[in-house]
Parts: sequence; structure tokens; C-alpha cells
Amino acid sequence: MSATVPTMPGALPFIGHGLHLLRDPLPLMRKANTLAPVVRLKGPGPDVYLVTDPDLLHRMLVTDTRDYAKGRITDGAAPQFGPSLLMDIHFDGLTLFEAHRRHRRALQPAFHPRRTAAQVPQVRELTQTHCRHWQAGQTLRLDQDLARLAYDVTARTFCAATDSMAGALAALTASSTTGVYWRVALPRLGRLSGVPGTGSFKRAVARLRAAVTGAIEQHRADPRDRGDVLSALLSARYHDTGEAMSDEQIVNEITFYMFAAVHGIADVLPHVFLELSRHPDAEERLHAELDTVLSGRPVQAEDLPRLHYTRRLLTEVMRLHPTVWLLARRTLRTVRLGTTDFPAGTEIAYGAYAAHHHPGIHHDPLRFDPDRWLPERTRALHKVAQLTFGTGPRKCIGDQLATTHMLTALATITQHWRLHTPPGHRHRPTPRLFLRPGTLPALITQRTPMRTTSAAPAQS
Ligand code: HEM
Repeated sequence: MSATVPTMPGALPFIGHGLHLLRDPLPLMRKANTLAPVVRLKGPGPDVYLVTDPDLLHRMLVTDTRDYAKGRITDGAAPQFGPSLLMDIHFDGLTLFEAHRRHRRALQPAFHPRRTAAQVPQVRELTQTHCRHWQAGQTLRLDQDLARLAYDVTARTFCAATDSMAGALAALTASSTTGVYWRVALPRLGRLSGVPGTGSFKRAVARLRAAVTGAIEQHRADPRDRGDVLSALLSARYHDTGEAMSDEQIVNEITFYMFAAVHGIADVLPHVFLELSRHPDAEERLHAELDTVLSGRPVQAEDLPRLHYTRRLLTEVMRLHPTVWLLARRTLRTVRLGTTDFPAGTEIAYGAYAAHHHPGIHHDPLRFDPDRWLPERTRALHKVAQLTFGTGPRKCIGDQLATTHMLTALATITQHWRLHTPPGHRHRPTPRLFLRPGTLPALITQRTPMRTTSAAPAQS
């Protein structure tokens, strides 16, 4: 079957492309786009087939999704976090597809838009408090500083929890991306105890699980809806049996959600400020929109749908710097992709980074252009043009929540502050499990929002 699939150049004996994937995978992803609809990556373990063609991606993720399991993600992450929605979930008598649908249906109400919108004041206040320690003229490590904000926002909106939970989340994030990535990139090596991040990662997961267990006890002792995700999961029920989830399952879910959620404010927002530093025209338009829509007052949930340019900017930053840049599937039966049949058990990968940089999907893909997301222009785009949160039945369940948190924090910060990377700063992102911004210094200056009389939606 694989005779028709070209192999990515540069494979090394024994480890194949493993070292490239650990060291500098982003150029490899762009190169794959130029080679073929499906490209073989060699590994120390089984070969992985990276799908780059947009129509094949759509088939794999949307129309033929029943033919695939999560594969490596489950192998790499489930033993550490416990099985949860992101991974392969099994219920007796149901196919993998049906089991996922049943589980997702029970969890979905926790992410209802009304619940998410109700978190805006909390996220705004946490951001305002966080920024109080900033001083004009100061240079910050933006990557570290915004990560601290992300831990606070995540701990409070997911578990109504305070500092100790945020501390556990910080420890997990610091130790995790390398350790988990090694397990996913090189599953066999990942089982060895000397793999970077392994010991501290396991301790950090245990610490966060203990903190979530403590939060469950507190919620049970005082059972009221705190507006957080945990309150909603405690009242979640399976539609067919009316059963609640076990506490262990809730801990699995919440631990993994928080692990994922941090990366919005912690990783996407630094990339936003990087792009604003590079594109003063975009910064000017952002400020103009915020001043027109907010007129100097703090952002509210009702403002978010009117921040059209801010949303486009965020979408474009996540196109160029997609946090979840590479994902995997495993075929459950023989599937045909293009002209090749792949037998059951084949490892398949897809990447938001590759798709977002594919010249057949995006015109001039390296160019930063928030207006490519204007409604009249998106209509012409391929269905897989936006894979930041995946697509199809396995699309991110937290996409709206993450977007709401990011927009709220971004609007609150940029109303009053400019954060510019110093001239000559060389951006070195770290693509591990998540695409992180790397070291990102930023000089802070203050700005005073213009107070306009009109509160009409901005036409930017
Ligand atoms: C900027 C932040 C985030 C990004 C970029 C992101 C990205 C993604 C992507 C690309 C997928 C698709 C996975 C696949 O195709 O295999 C996904 C799935 C998922 N995400 Fe997120 N995510 C983010 C935030 C969150 C948050 C806040 C949560 C909290 C609940 C979350 C929970 C999940 C879950 C549970 C899934 C699996 C959904 C399913 O299989 O039904 N993510 N995410």
C-alpha cells in the first residue's frame, strides 16, 4: 500500500524523523505540504502518514470519522491523565463512535454559551488584578507573565478554586509539554523513566488530581452552581441511563480540560502581542475598535460579538501559530486516502500548522492578514481552512470557552496597555505537545482608551 506514498526526506537510521519532530518540526510540516497529499514520516516505531490534502483531511475528520480512533493520543496521554473525552472512550455494546457521542452529549451542557458568557466578568476582573503589578517602562517576560494569568483564570473558571490549584496547574504545565510530547512522538522511548519531564510530570499530574478531588469534596459539601465547569460536570447525566459520571471520571475530565485550557491565554495571547508588535496597523485597528465598542468601559459578555476585528485578529494569530499543531488518528479498518489503501492499525497524523500554511488552502499563507477572515472572504475558503480547534465530531468542546477567555483578557489588556517585543527580538517558538511562544520579552507602555459617544458596532 505504501509504495505510492512518498517518504519525507531526511530520515535518519533507526530514529527516522523522530529527531526532526523533536527539534524543529515546523519546517518539516511546510515541506510536507509541497510533497504529496499524504507523506510518510518514519519513526523508531511504526511509520506515520501525514495527511496534507484538504479534501482528504475533510474526509478523515468529518465524513469518515467512524473509521478512525485517537491512537497515539490515547496511548501517550491516557495512562497519565486517565481516559477522558479527548481520548478513546469505551462503553459496553457501543462502537467507539457511539461511545464518544454518548459521552460528549453528557458533557456538552457544561460548555453551553450562556455558562461561558457568564464567566466574562470573572475573567475580566482576574485580568485587571493581574495587570495591576505592571508598570510603564518595564520589560516583562510575557510568556511567563501571561501563563500566570492563565493558571488563575483556569483554576477559577473550571473549579472555582484558588491559589493552590493554580500552583498545581503551573507545575503541570512547566513539566508536561516535553514529557507528554516524547511519549506521543516516540511512544517506545516514552515508557523509559529517564525521558525529560517524566518524574516531575507524574508528580504534577498527581498533585493536580488531588487538588481537583479536593474541589469535588468542597462542591459536595456546599452544593450550589458556582458557574464553573466542575459544578456542571457534577450534575452531568448520560441521556440513556440517567447515570452520573464517577468521581474518577470527573477528575480525569477536569484535569485534562485544565491542562488544555491554560494554553489559550498562556500561548495564544503572547503570539497576539508578537504579531501586534510586528504590525502597527493591526494594533491601531484593534485599539480603534475597542475604543468604539467599549468607549473606555470594561468589556462585557455582550460586547464580544461586536469585536469583529479583534476576533479576526485572534483567528489569524491562531492560524499562523496554532497551539495544537499536530494530532493523530489510527485507522480502525482499511481506509482509502487518495490512491492508497491503508490497513487497520495505520498511524495517521494531521496538523493544523501544516494545513494553515498550505498554499492550496490559504493564499499567501505566510502573510499576516486578519482580513482573510472577513465573512465575504471566508465563504471562498476550504472547509478545513480553520483547524485551530479541529473539526467534525471530535472538534474541541472548549473552543467557545477558550475564545471567550482569550477575547476578554485581550480586550482588557489592550484597552490600557501596549506590549511590544524589543526590536531585533528573534522569535523561537517551541513546538512540543503545544506550540508555545518560547521566551518573549515585551516592553510595556500605558495607553488611555478614547471615550466615544457612540456605542455602535465598529465597522472595521
Ligand atoms: C486555545 C485553546 C485550545 C485549543 C487550541 C484546542 C484545540 C483542540 C483541538 C485541535 C482539538 C481536536 C482534537 C482532534 O482532532 O483530535 C481539541 C479537542 C478537544 N479539546 Fe481543545 N483546545 C483548546 C482549549 C480547550 C479547552 C478550554 C478545553 C476544555 C474543555 C478543551 C478540551 C478539549 C476536548 C475535551 C477535546 C476532545 C473533543 C472530542 O473528542 O469530542 N480544549 N482541542
